[in-house]
Amino acid sequence: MAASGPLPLSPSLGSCYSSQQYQKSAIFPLSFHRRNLILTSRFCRPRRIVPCVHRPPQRSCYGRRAVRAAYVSAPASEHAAGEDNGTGRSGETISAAPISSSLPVSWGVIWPLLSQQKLRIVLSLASLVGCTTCTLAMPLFSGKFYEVLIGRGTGTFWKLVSRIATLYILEPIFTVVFVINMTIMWEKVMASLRGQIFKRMLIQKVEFFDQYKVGELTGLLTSDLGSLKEVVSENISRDRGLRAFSEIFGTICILFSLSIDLAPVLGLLMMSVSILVAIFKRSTLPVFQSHGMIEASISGCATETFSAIRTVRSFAGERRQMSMFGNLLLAYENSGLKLGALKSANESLTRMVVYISLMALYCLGGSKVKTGELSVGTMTSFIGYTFTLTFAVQGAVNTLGHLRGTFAAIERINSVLSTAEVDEPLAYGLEKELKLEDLKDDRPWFIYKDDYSSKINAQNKHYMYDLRSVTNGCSLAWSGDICLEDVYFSYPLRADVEVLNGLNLTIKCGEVTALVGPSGSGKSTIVQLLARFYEPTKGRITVAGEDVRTFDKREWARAVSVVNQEPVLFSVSVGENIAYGLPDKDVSKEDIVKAAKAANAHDFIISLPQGYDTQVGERGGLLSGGQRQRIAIARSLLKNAPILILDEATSALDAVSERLVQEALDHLMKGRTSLVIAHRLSTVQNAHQIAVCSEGKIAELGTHSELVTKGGGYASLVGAQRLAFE
Ligand SMILES: Nc1ncnc2c1ncn2[C@@H]1O[C@H](COP(=O)(O)OP(=O)(O)OP(=O)(O)O)[C@@H](O)[C@H]1O
Repeated sequence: MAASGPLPLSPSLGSCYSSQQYQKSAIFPLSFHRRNLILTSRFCRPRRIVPCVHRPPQRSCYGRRAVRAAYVSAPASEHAAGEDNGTGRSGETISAAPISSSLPVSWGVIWPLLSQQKLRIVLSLASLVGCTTCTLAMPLFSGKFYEVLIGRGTGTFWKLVSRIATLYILEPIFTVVFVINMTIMWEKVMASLRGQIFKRMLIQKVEFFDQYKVGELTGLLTSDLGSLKEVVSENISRDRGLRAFSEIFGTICILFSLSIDLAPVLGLLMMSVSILVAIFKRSTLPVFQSHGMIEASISGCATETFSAIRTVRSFAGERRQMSMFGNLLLAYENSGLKLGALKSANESLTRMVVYISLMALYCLGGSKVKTGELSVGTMTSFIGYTFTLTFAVQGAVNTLGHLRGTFAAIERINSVLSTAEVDEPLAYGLEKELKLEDLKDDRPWFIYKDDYSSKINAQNKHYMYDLRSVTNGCSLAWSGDICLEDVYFSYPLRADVEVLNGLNLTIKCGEVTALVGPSGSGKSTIVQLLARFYEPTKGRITVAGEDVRTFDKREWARAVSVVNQEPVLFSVSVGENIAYGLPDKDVSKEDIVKAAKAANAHDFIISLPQGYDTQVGERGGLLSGGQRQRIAIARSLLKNAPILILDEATSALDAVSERLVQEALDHLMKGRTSLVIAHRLSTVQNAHQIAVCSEGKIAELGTHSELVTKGGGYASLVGAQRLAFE
């Protein structure tokens, strides 16, 4: 069979739909499902999924060429035992140690990003010194000003005023330079960090997405990383963050240089405030955490309600949703009140300490002024510094409080991602492509490059050359059968339940194989394995005799196209959804129209208000099921993959839509290796072969007439459907 498909691409014309265009306009539906507090504790102790190791290459007992060094993931137990996989196969032990799981947010990750901004760091620090010096010089000049007013000072009045004016001009200038540089530097660091974490999530194994809810993951990217971003954005004003700490340090130094007697009074103030801060920190930590968790639950409840609005409506569930939301609001209110009470107690305590210190200063300092030991100017400066110190200490307390929340957020991100397992055959494929590709300037390059990815590359370098087969996955798939050889499988999150038990099936090249069987027998699981969302626990899947695990997953993804019952469209235009068939290419409008015509979708698309530019809504909700299905088929036509999997692709459609979609599918199946799953047996009776799946195995295999004649499980299924029809 030729490697070319029925839909060759024509050169890009003026009007095209690109992945960049798609990225710009895509508004991904985000849902947030942190429903209760227990969920957040899951963040801290994520469930350990079955660990992954790279299994050695295997020699086939079926007499085919052995894979030299397959890139294989399998459960640790199997690897550790060093045994064959139950099929009599064994192999040389070329394996790579798992990539050490590094923390996604750590100083080791942030520092390389910061070090790209050296000039800005220097500018920020220089301007910080500048504005702090100006701020700290002000009380000193106020003291001198009073001295001059009462006729005891040295300089002239106007000279002093002009110096004070210079300070007032310089301080805001330094502040602007400081704020601008800090902001730009941190924005760049955060953009890179967020991009890296998004990428790291994207390359996790599929079970990672089974384990965590979408809302939990988006929460890490938005609110938790947002908290890290605020470390700078919320702490660059005066009396916050670095400025507060530098003012505290500078003030104490100046006070000691002004009067060694009075400085300890303010030192006492500092000590008292610090102790109070420590007590505050300890006492508010649980309240602070639970407040944050309830806030996340509120968001999760609202997201879940609105994303399932049709289900809520159809069950008249509004009252229940309102009551759930209301209970969360009450809990939020209660924790907010507790938090407020603790904050106000701390605030008053801090003020009381300041007032006590000021009183001590008035008494002690005042008496020293009276006896002539201290000048009025110095006393005035001391009062000014007391306020500077007060505000700076309070700002520092706020910053520390904020940092506490940030550390909790970082801990959440790290605990989720550092224990999760990267899908290495996917990560490797991605890195390889990015390396080959000339990343253009206009691309957000920082999202592609990170330290973790280079680790993946370095790790895999020594044996990745073996990963390549003689030819690429797609061309093999155009010409060879696909075999599931003694495949065993259990889902990682339910490792004790064996869904497939030694399943054998050959899907013939260029032919249609139908998969039927009772619900729960494992049909969709076979699809997931063929698409390599998961890997078999035992056994293997081959294409033209080659273990599919020898292809990186991006390469394999181009060989397989899946159309299922509920195709997911992105909330962009119809044209962009079809163009997603080739997500990394600029697809011409001509090709999109061609694919749409072949998928019986063109007529309805041009009748839409903006034709191919019509927005399809969230998950394609503004289109009918049949229309969504035909767009998905057009997308697959454009993708032009040699292997096609139709998982109940027409089961949700009415008779008219089904006919249109079936015609489109017939077109799509032409010349491809197709696996069709259907409950309605009438849709598969013309398949070249029908496999009956039962209890994780293929129980019967043959053509429709052979199986009916055989009088086994298939024949009774046919009989049952006939009866139901009559
Ligand atoms: N992600 C998952 N994690 C854990 N178990 C799963 C997962 N997906 C499916 N299962 C379980 O695997 C078994 C087989 O499911 P599968 O979806 O393959 O059946 P099926 O034959 O396609 O059923 P149907 O015809 O109803 O779609 C079921 O018991 C199901 O509960």
